[in-house]
Amino acid sequence: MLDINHLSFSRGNHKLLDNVSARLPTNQITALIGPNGVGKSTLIQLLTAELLPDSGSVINHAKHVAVLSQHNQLYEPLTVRELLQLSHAKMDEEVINTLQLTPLLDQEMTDLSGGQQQLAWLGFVLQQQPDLLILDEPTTFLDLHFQELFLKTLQQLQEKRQMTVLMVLHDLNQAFRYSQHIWLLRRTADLVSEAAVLMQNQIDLLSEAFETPLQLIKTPNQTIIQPK
Ligand SMILES: Nc1ncnc2c1ncn2[C@@H]1O[C@H](COP(=O)(O)OP(=O)(O)OP(=O)(O)O)[C@@H](O)[C@H]1O
Repeated sequence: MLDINHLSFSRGNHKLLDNVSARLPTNQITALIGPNGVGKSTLIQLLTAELLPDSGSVINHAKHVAVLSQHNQLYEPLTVRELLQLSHAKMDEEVINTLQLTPLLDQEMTDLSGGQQQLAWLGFVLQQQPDLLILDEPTTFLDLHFQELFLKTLQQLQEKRQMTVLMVLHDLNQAFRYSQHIWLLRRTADLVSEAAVLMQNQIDLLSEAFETPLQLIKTPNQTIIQPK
């Protein structure tokens, strides 16, 4: 679906990516994680051809790529229905029902809470029926309720529709819970690609990458990552 081959990119004399190669797992959710300023958004811009690499290439076999960022701007007042119809005239009932948008369809976007607006924007990109969906910190401004709702509904629709999803997340527990695969971008300008299975060797890797001692806490139902 998407291959990165020997990609290098610098901003000024700051090397963000140094000869990075990786294959994005098809029909799975991959979480892109890494410390602030390491180059996650830059990598997304390289994947979507908003930026050109210094060397190397991105081979994108997707038929339809949709991108959602943390801040999405409207250039004219629109209701939720109008926003959804902008992306595709035929309303996708499954998307609308899963995202619980039905009661909001005739409301102005500007009258909605931040969490409701972000769900409407998720509807906007899903209406385009992408086979590759890229999300850059989509839950950053949402409270816990909307973060969980957003990620759960995204996961449900990804499973049903077999989309390939790459999303930048800052919350490591959410990254491991809602993805099958992890891409860790490090300050050494390389990318570590791993299955999202929490194990001690991953915690050591993450502690080093985030320059924060982390530990695994096992509860009867789940394993979580916490600072030591
Ligand atoms: N348009 C730009 N022009 C010059 N430098 C930039 C630009 N955008 C980002 N940078 C720099 O590139 C580096 C990587 O930024 P980027 O936004 O890709 O990191 P990030 O991992 O997404 O960060 P965060 O987690 O804080 O969102 C940073 O040092 C940033 O200051």
